[in-house]
Amino acid sequence: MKIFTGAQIYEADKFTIEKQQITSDELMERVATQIFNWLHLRLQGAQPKIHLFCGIGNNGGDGLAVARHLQEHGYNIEVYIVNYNEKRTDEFLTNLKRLKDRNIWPNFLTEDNELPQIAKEDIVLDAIFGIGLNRAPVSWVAKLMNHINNSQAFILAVDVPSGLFLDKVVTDPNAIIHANHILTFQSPKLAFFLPETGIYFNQWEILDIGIDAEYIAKTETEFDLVSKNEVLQLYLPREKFAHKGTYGHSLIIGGGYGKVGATILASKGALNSGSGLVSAYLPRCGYIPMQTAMPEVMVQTSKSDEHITDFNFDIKATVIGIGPGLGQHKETVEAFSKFLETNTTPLVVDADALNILSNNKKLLELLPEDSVLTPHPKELERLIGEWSNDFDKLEKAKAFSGQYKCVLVIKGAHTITLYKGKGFINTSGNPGMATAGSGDVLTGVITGFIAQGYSPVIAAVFGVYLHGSAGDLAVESLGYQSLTASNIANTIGGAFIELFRRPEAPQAQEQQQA
Ligand SMILES: NC(=O)C1=CN([C@@H]2O[C@H](COP(=O)(O)OP(=O)(O)OC[C@H]3O[C@@H](n4cnc5c(N)ncnc54)[C@H](OP(=O)(O)O)[C@@H]3O)[C@@H](O)[C@H]2O)[C@@H](O)CC1
Ligand SMILES: Nc1ncnc2c1ncn2[C@@H]1O[C@H](COP(=O)(O)OP(=O)(O)O)[C@@H](O)[C@H]1O
Ligand SMILES: [K+]
Repeated sequence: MKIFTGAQIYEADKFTIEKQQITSDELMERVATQIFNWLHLRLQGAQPKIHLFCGIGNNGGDGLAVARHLQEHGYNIEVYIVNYNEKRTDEFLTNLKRLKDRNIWPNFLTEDNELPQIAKEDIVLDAIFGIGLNRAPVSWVAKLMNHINNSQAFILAVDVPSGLFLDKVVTDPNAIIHANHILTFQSPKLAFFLPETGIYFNQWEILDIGIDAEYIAKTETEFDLVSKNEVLQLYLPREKFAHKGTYGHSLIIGGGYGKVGATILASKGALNSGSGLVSAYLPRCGYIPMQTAMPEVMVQTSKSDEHITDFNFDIKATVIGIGPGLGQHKETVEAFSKFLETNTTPLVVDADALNILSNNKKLLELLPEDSVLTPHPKELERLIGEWSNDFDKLEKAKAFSGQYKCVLVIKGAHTITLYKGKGFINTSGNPGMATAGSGDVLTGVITGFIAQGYSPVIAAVFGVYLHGSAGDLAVESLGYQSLTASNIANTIGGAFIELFRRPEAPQAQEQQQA
């Protein structure tokens, strides 16, 4: 799914209005009807107090239009105009007049008003600012926002939580609505997925307001959201007459004394994601553990007992996943550097292999084109340097992936894969995956996908999704705290099956009940 910028959303709006020959007011009415339906479906006429806080722009206009629908259906509403600006949009004024025509008189809030009482059983509709926010709210508005946040009422944000910028971070955590749920229009917003800006809400949902399909199809975006629908289109089916050679040979390189487990997890990731063959290259101390844990994996060892000292293996790999448990022993660094000088096999680079590259930036130039790098936040910082905020991080990361012609996978709650200036934001996964070794499994999964013939960028995007989806499935029976990297690796098969599971048709359920 495409993630539009603020400018693109306004453009989409305009395009739709012209093409569908509707007015801006009619578009707002679509929005309001959808929000009303959302609420009505859940409330079914129940009478909690609904406080609607409306700004003076079109986000406020949406709020006022929702107020009218709620009133017409007998809901218990209180409407406030947060009067932070003398300017009013036409749509705001139109909807204010419609309310007044129905004898609903909003409370005009200014700096001098007392803060309204909100009980924790109440509902708040947040329509103070939408995507038009372009500077921090003034202090009395921030105070009101803070008051709403502290009310413990359920907060439903219209389009975005008021106070959220689309392209920069919020500096005052009190000057933004902490929403329970966001109903956003047509396209999710980039700020929803970044650690510094995504913390201000629990859930988001898209309302389809009928933005013109032609505009959506023709408009290129910098970021796309990756869910099941997107990865399903990337899936390469297993062929009837295939043999193990058809699906490539993954080689996992890493491991050191006390860290052999990392390579076992990565090998499991590669095997379970479909690699035809998997080999591992380890120091000698890894031989027995690997052979015991993974009978399917072929093993060769480096000369030393405790760490890799040379890259003299006799394995014709389709792709190499390197780094898990590798360590940074001087001999390992030297051997890795020498290996890079002649290597032409595609690489997936993780963990200490990344740290070695960070300490010797010249080595980055030796990476084969389209190598996949999978840093966690600390490894990313070592690679690209410090960033001032999440938006700056994305810019720097994008420049890095362009400079070294690599696929850069920024791991996190929403892992972002960057390639040729475009970002793919993952939607699967959960906090249970913040556990030792889960990144090693991912290295294996991406390696396994490349082995099977997926291009490196698709292997990264698909692999990240599938890895997260395995975590989501496994957490259902294990819970967040007990989820381990081994569980994730063992559930990859389940995640493949889940890809093709269709949601049950509600109609069939009804028939069964009847
Ligand atoms: N296709 C869609 O997506 C549709 C979108 N719709 C809705 O429209 C919303 C966008 O509406 P909007 O452009 O009128 O902006 P909104 O956020 O209401 O802000 C109002 C104005 O406040 C101002 N301002 C900014 N910061 C400020 C500050 N700190 N303190 C004081 N003032 C400040 C700034 O004006 P300025 O003073 O800078 O000239 C700004 O214009 C969108 O989120 C969605 O809800 C739907 O109805 C239709 C379909
Ligand atoms: N809160 C979270 N939500 C979703 N996924 C997460 C979360 N925390 C971590 N992950 C995922 O778990 C993996 C952790 O990788 P990493 O930090 O390299 O672990 P390790 O080094 O122990 O293998 C990444 O794929 C990351 O995206
Ligand atoms: K809002």
